[in-house]
Amino acid sequence: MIPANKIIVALDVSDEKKLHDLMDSLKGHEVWTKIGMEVFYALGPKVIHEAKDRGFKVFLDLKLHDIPNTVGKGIASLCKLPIDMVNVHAAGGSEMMKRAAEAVKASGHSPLLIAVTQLTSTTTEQMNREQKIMGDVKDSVAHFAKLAQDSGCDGVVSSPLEVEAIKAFCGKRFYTVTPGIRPADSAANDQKRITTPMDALRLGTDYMVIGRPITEAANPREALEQILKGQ
Ligand SMILES: O=C(O)c1cc(=O)[nH]c(=O)n1[C@@H]1O[C@H](COP(=O)(O)O)[C@@H](O)[C@H]1O
Repeated sequence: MIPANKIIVALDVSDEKKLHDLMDSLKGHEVWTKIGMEVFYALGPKVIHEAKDRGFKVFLDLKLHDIPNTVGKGIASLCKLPIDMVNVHAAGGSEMMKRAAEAVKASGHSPLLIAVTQLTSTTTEQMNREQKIMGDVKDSVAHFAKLAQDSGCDGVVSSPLEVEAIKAFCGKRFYTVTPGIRPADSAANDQKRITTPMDALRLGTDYMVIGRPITEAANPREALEQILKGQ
């Protein structure tokens, strides 16, 4: 069994009716919802209120990555919305993350500030070749996690495969938020560093982000309930 409050459902749609149908199909379960670029850019901030009105906690996933001043002020604006979690890219650097953390603190309602380490669509080989970061992706994730922690973030996004390394490096109370979750019979799509929901739980993740295996299922509620049962 997987506790529902560990699951964040990524509502990656741009059609308003589809969004409302999805939210309604999840109602009654204590899952979080994730508002990402696709839905936020298409429909705007009102979708956050719509998720909150239905009783869901909201992770606003816009992955800010810019100069420190722009990110600090951007986060300050986002913190006016009733969000429970927000994120930036750790690759933006320590000064940028510090400005984001200061903005969260100054907002008064303090959503969790989470930094993306290496996207779950990135392999070690790709990271070596394209980013010119040598070594294993797990080491880069652990490095960015420590940088994020030292800069005032509450946790990081990684794949479940790096959770143990992050907890060893940053301590158990530093949050891990893990996409790259695929039930055994699901297509990987563009995700590369993946585990099943049960393996993510065993590896000690705090929150698992799941999108298409639920949102593209013929019956999203049933798909969620299968995952909750550990199937
Ligand atoms: O920050 C994220 O949420 C994120 C980071 C990452 O490294 N990988 C990743 O997949 N995500 C998000 O998690 C969700 C995963 O969706 P599915 O691949 O459909 O399960 C998407 O909304 C991604 O934008």
